[in-house]
Amino acid sequence: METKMDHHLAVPVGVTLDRYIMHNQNSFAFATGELSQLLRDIALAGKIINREINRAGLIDITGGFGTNNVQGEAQQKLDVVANIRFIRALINGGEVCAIISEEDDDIIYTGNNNAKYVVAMDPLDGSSNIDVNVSIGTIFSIYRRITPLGTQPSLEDFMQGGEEQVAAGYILYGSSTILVYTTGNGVAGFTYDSSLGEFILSHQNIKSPKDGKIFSYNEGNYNQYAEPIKTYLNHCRDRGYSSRYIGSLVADFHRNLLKGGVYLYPPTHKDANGKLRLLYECYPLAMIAEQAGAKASDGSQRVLDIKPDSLHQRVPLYIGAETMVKELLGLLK
Ligand SMILES: O=P(O)(O)OC[C@H]1O[C@](O)(COP(=O)(O)O)[C@@H](O)[C@@H]1O
Ligand SMILES: [Mg+2]
Ligand SMILES: [Mg+2]
Repeated sequence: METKMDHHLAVPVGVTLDRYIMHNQNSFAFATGELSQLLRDIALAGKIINREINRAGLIDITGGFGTNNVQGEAQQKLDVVANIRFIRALINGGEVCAIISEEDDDIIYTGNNNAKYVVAMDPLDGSSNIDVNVSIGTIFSIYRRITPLGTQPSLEDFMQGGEEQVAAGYILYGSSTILVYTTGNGVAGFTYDSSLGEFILSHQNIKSPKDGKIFSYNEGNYNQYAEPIKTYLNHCRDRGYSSRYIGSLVADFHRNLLKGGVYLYPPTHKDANGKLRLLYECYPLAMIAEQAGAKASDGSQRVLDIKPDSLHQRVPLYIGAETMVKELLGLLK
C-alpha cells in the first residue's frame, strides 16, 4: 500500500516547487488548495527578497534603518524591506488572516478574515551578517487558525504550541538560495534557479545523520555558560570536532542538518532564556529537525512541547544530530 512518504518520493528531483506542492496536495484527502497557495506566496516573497539581497549594495538598502524592534535590536534596512515584502505577499495572497513577525511588536491583521491560516515569521535571520555578504535566511511557521472563519483572529491562534504547526520552513540566501520545508511528511529542499525564476526540487526527503562532528555556538559567550554546557563543548574539542559558527541560525542549522552537527544557544548573563525566539525561530526549525530525524530541546524538554506564553518569548536552543543532543541533555540532567 503506497504511504504518504512513498507518494512524496514519487516526485523526481528537478521538479518545480509548484508541481511538487500540487503532487503532495493530492495526498491529503481533504486538501482544498489554500495551504498550497500559501506556500507559493511564501516562495514568491522569497524570490523577491533574494533579488533585493543580491543587489542590496547597489540600491542603498544596506546599513541600519534607525529604529529598534520589539527585541530592542537595531533594525537593518533589509530587515524592514524583507518584513514589508513578506507581509505584502501574504496579504495579497489572501490565505492568511494574521501574521506575527520579529520586526513587529503586535499581531498584524491582514483583513482576510475568511482566510484559514496564520503565519509566524522571522523575515531576515542573521541580521548581523546582512551587509557583509554572509549567508542569511527567512524562517516561517504556519498554523490553521482556531478562531472561527469570518471573525477577527486573535492571540490564541498563535498560542497553539509547536505540535500544531501545519507547515514550517526556511529560505537560505547563501552561495545558492534554497527553500526547505515540511508539512509533517518529511523534509524537502528546493534550489532557486534565477534563470528560470523557479525553485527546483534538489534535496528530496532530507534526513539528518544520527551523529556528527560539527558544533556551533558563539565562542564569545563560553565563559557565561553553565558547567554542563562547558563540559559538553570541551568533549567536542577533545574529540577534535569542527567548530563552525556563521552567526546566522538558518545557515548554521542547514549545514548541521545535512552534515551532522549540533547548534547551541544556551542562556547567557545577557539573555537568561537564551536569545532565540520560540514562535518564529525555534518551533519551525524544531519541526524540520524532527521530521529529518534530528532533535531540538530547550535543555529540559522537546522544543515542540514548550507551552507558548507570549509572541516574542525566547528559549534556550540545542538542536541537531540525535546522538549529540542526547549527550548534551544527559550532561544537563
Ligand atoms: O551574535 P550572536 O549572539 O551569536 O547571535 C547570533 C544568532 O542571533 C540571530 O542572528 C538571531 O536572529 P535575527 O538575526 O533574526 O535577529 C541568529 O540568526 C544567530 O544564530
Ligand atoms: Mg532570527
Ligand atoms: Mg530576524
